[in-house]
Amino acid sequence: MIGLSHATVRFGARTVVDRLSFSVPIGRSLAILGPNGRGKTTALRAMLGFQRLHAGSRTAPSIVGYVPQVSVNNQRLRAIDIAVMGRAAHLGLFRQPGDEDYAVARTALNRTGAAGYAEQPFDRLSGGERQLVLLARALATGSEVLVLDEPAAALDLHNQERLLVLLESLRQERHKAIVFTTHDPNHALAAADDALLMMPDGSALFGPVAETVAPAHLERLYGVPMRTVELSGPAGALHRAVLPAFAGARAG
Ligand SMILES: Nc1ncnc2c1ncn2[C@@H]1O[C@H](COP(=O)(O)OP(=O)(O)OP(=O)(O)O)[C@@H](O)[C@H]1O
Repeated sequence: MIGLSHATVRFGARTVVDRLSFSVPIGRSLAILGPNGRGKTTALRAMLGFQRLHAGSRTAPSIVGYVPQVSVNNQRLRAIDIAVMGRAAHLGLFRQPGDEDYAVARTALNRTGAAGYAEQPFDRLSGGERQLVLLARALATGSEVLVLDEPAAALDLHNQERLLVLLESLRQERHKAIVFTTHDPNHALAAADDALLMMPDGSALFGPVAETVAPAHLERLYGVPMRTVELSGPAGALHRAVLPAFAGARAG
């Protein structure tokens, strides 16, 4: 289980997270949505203990698979070396990763679609490729909790689909608690049980995606008119999607 209880974070006079409560048990996935600068990353960092709480409390296990939004790496490490770092918590202080750790890391790179550049220097990879390697590092921890900060941000449409299929398969296995932030409400519909909408007025709405990821709430969230559409998915079945009313306006 991971979450916050009545958590408050302030930067100077500004309250960015205001008495926020939510919890994600093992077996459930939560998508966090909100406008730029609203406090999504701050809430994740607070949950993980990287950001001091002014009030309230947090719950998190000692090992979490975490993919931060921005990662800078100046060392000439290969992608596989980055992925195997996920094993660090399982190693003693001076123990080097062994064959088994590399096998776990390679399986994780396979799962995220990054196996093809396992041997390449991480700092020469594109932003999207790095994202998939960092996701593999998070999986390689074997933690029952994954926290992903905008995992789709740098990904092309093919890799967004790959990510969503991966998140959805992890969700259906029900072995992990998963928290991810996103700017695309359809990613919440595709891969989350619940959504937390961090509203611009400082309030928050938490609940099942079927109730929260709906045009009326999203209009309040983003200040943009939203519409529900029905689309046939890859297997032909109809899926609900939400789009801003400006989508395709010129083409229409
Ligand atoms: N260490 C800090 N000191 C001062 N202000 C900070 C600090 N960290 C974040 N902030 C501010 O807190 C606000 C929330 O930032 P945060 O990164 O949590 O937003 P976000 O919802 O994740 O945004 P985005 O969608 O743009 O990634 C921003 O205005 C940011 O400038």
